[in-house]
Amino acid sequence: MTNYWLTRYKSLKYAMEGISGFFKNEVHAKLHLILAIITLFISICCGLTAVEWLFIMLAITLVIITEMINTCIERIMNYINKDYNTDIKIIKDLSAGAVLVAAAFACSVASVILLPKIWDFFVGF
Ligand SMILES: Nc1ncnc2c1ncn2[C@@H]1O[C@H](COP(=O)(O)OP(=O)(O)OP(=O)(O)O)[C@@H](O)[C@H]1O
Repeated sequence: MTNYWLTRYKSLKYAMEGISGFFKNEVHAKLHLILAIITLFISICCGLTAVEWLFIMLAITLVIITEMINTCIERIMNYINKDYNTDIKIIKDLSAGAVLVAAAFACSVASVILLPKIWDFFVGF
């Protein structure tokens, strides 16, 4: 393997370690993963169109990415300063707010795409 491809392989390996560590060690990550799996299962059962799939995948990806960045920011802040600091409060709250915005988007997507199909399924019986 050339030096270039070895470096690329190592970068990919470290990124995968970051992702697996995130889902293993972070409580919120596990919750998001369980909700994502449930959403994907319901989506498969409902039979979505390509555009609907794109929105569902976008919503899941946004929540997971924002939670990963939020976790990074929390860790950096805890590393920098463990004592109470008003700037750290603003930074952590903003970062948590980003996850909330992504989660609200995910709920809207699920309500628009999945709820009518689930409703039709039960009313159809
Ligand atoms: N050093 C600090 N200075 C000021 N406020 C802080 C500080 N650390 C935490 N906070 C406040 O407490 C809240 C919770 O912080 P914390 O770091 O425990 O995150 P969390 O949302 O509980 O995430 P997790 O459960 O993953 O640790 C922050 O959003 C912030 O409002």
